[in-house]
Amino acid sequence: MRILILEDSKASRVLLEARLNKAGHTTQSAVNGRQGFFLATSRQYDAIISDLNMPGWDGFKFIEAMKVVCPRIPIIVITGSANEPDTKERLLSFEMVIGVFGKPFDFDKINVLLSQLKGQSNSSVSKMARIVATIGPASNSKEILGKMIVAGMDVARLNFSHGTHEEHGQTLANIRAAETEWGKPIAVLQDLCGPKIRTGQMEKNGVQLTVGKTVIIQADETVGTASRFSTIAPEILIDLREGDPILLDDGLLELKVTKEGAREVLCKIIVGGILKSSKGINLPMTQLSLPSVTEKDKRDLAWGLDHSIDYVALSFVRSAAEIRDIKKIIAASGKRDIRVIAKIEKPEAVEHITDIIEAADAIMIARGDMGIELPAARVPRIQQEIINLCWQQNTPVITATQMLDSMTANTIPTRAEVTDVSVAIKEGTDAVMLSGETAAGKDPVNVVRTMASIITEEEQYQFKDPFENIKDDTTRANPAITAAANLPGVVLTMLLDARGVLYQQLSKYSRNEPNILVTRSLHVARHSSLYKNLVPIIIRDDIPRDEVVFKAMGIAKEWGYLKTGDIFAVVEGERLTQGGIPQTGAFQLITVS
Ligand SMILES: Nc1ncnc2c1ncn2[C@@H]1O[C@H](COP(=O)(O)OP(=O)(O)OP(=O)(O)O)[C@@H](O)[C@H]1O
Ligand SMILES: CC(=O)C(=O)O
Repeated sequence: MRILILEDSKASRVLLEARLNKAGHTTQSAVNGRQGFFLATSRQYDAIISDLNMPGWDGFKFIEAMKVVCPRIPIIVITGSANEPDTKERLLSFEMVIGVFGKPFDFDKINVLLSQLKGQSNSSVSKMARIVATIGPASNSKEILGKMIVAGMDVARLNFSHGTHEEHGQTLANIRAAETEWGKPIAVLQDLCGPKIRTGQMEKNGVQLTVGKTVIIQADETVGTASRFSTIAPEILIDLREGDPILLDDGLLELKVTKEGAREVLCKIIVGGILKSSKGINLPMTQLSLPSVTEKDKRDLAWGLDHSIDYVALSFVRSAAEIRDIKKIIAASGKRDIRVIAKIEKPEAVEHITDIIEAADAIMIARGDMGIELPAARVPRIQQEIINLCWQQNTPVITATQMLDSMTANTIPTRAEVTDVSVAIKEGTDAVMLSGETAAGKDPVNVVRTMASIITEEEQYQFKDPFENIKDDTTRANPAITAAANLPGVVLTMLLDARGVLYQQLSKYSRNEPNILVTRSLHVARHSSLYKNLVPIIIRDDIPRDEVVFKAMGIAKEWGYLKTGDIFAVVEGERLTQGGIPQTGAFQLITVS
């Protein structure tokens, strides 16, 4: 059997390894819970033997984390506290714990227990591509957020189309608490609703719109019925022209304007169904005069600037100028370095995509509204083209919407959804996004775990660089980074990025393996959570450069990214060396000892 041992005492570890190997098992060892978790989730084991009292993550924290990602892996605990009834009872309350033994251990008893186990094929869950999860009522508690982080969430999205500032403030505090508890930097993405037009309040749980009948959309706020309803953006009414189509609830229902009017518009129901409160209204044929950053967006952004937000996403972007405008507002506030994500969902955005990617810090392919604003059949091709362009311009890209939609209600995804996620990974997306599945679904942790397992599976086969055949201009890159990326025999690059200016390039050129970003800044570490192949290590100590490298190497080794004998490249950008030489870039090769 393949057995993972977690034990901080060297003497016990060596003894256990020797006995297990002699009995025909293969073993691997970790010295604490966190290292054990990295190993357990990146390789396949049939069973785990763990100590309880270890530095950093102890046995309980390790078991709790494993319960989230591999709830069926058998764990045997060996502890000096085996005779304390509370401890034993607590351990055995975990279904995965199949035995608790005291120290010194009786190996024969352990071996009997092992011989009763069937060989497992627990799927590993270490992944590179990032998971953005929308947080809502189903997922905003600290406990669920912690489990989602353990299961593989990297970025938490707060959708400002819903909820109050107070609610988002509470959710943010919970995200930050869970982030600290599990020791993984999490980027928080504030999604501004932009000129998203929605229905107003509807009576009961929605109203039935029947094909062929007429319905009025009115400017004055009202509780909607089957014959008239209002919208949160009454200013659209003057833009509507006779014959314009109106799509409701992500295109599920359709109306057609039959009589124009500034205060009310008469429509014929073309496709009927139930219409609920706050559902999206899309007007693909109407020239709208709404501004792309609304007054609500400005108030929401002001809130973001006062809170620990890392990315702000702008909806319904039409041109690069809108991105530059919002960047100006952020810079003028002098408050924090929030990065701007352009959501691509309008035909105008697709048309100006190169300029928008140039202006934005990241891109979201917002397939929900895109599939209404444009023919849905064009979405897959647009998705692939945007992913390619983003790679060319060093910009991380999120593929969003309906990826595991059926899991909002079900415990397993459809095969088509599994394929959708793996295609996006194959195409080279940095991140995949969950919306209602995690905001309002029945089991957000299970959804994140499922998405992580699909990513891991696909990444095992990704030997081929999806961008291999795209022409690229390397003259704008730091030569130290491109050189390190092309060195044979080097397992990864470690970037010392004091000013946080080179990691985008590192992400671009070393696409197929995780690379280490060494930074002093938690903020940079959180930003890097959107790049699929960067692993941030925060080192704040004022120690000489070589000691920084040594310390980072130790951590990378503990986390399973490096092992003894591996060669890795350390890369630096521009700086003045201690000898006063203005250095453009440098790299150094180190063999892990
Ligand atoms: N902060 C929140 N408070 C309450 N409900 C929320 C919150 N965030 C999301 N939800 C619920 O989860 C559902 C799905 O979330 P999602 O972010 O996909 O919103 P959406 O309105 O469907 O889409 P869009 O991205 O176009 O705004 C929402 O329709 C809403 O019911
Ligand atoms: C994410 C989003 O807003 C969309 O897909 O429309």
